[in-house]
Amino acid sequence: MKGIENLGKILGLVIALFYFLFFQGNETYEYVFFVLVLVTVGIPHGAVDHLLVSPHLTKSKLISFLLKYIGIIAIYLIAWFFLPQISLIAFLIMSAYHFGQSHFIQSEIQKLKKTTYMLVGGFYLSIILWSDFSYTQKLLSSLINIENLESYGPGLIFFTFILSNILTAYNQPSRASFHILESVVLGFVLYHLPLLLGFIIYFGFWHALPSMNEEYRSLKKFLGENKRSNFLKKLMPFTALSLAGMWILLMLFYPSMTENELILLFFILISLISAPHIWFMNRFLESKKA
Ligand SMILES: CC1=C(/C=C/C(C)=C/C=C/C(C)=C/C=C/C=C(C)/C=C/C=C(C)/C=C/C2=C(C)CCCC2(C)C)C(C)(C)CCC1
Repeated sequence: MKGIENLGKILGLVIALFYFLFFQGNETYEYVFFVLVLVTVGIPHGAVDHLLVSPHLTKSKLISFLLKYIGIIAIYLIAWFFLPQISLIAFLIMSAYHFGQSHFIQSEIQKLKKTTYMLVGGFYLSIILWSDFSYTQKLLSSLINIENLESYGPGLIFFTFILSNILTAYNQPSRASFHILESVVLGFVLYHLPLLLGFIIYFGFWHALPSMNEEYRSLKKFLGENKRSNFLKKLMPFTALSLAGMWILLMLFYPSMTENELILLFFILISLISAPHIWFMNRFLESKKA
């Protein structure tokens, strides 16, 4: 299944190439791929979190898992309500760690592991957010004014690029040139894409698909004869539930919010399901390496 990961990355680059060649400035192209990648890999990659705890969950273990999962969502929701700016910063820090971690799913980092994850994820996230800074600023305007952060972008990108590559090279000398090449090529592509398209290509093909591939690999022996179709079936219930929940909430707020506010609300909803997912995924990935 390593092939599917590479295929996904090639597909991501092809979507970007088509944007540069034929669809520059076309918002429909951007939204269509945003929704497609989100629905097919983005959301589903979190939908088997319960099976990562244990592939054969008893009823009581499932209930305890659900209580923890929904409990984390509820606490984070309250935090968004009362401390929105701190919740945003927490979301960015968690995301940087989580994205960085997925670059090392199949390899081990020995020295300064968490710092390496943070710097790798921080590099890609800062490229995405600063590449189209005025739009990022607009989307966040109902929450926070980030106008005076614009000038920090180039420094942050440079700093995270250099340090993440030094740490990666120190930990994995044989893969150093691959990581440098990947960060230069992918960084260049993401920097030139509009915000939402850059985000979804990175999120879908460099994060969600490799994570899902790892989930499949570890659940494979419990999936019976038709492994792939059984895996897809297992992804369905919580994917459908999450999509339906987000859709209903967005539709409820649709009449009273602007387009940018709805996009921000969408990211807040994503942050809510991502918080427990990051926690469970971290336990799953790190316990495999221990
Ligand atoms: C199991 C379960 C479930 C499901 C789950 C799921 C399905 C999950 C998923 C998960 C996921 C799916 C995750 C994700 C993650 C993501 C992330 C981590 C992201 C990040 C992002 C960011 C960071 C952003 C940023 C930005 C932009 C881009 C623009 C605007 C501005 C801002 C800054 C916001 C439920 C709940 C039903 C129930 C219980 C159990």
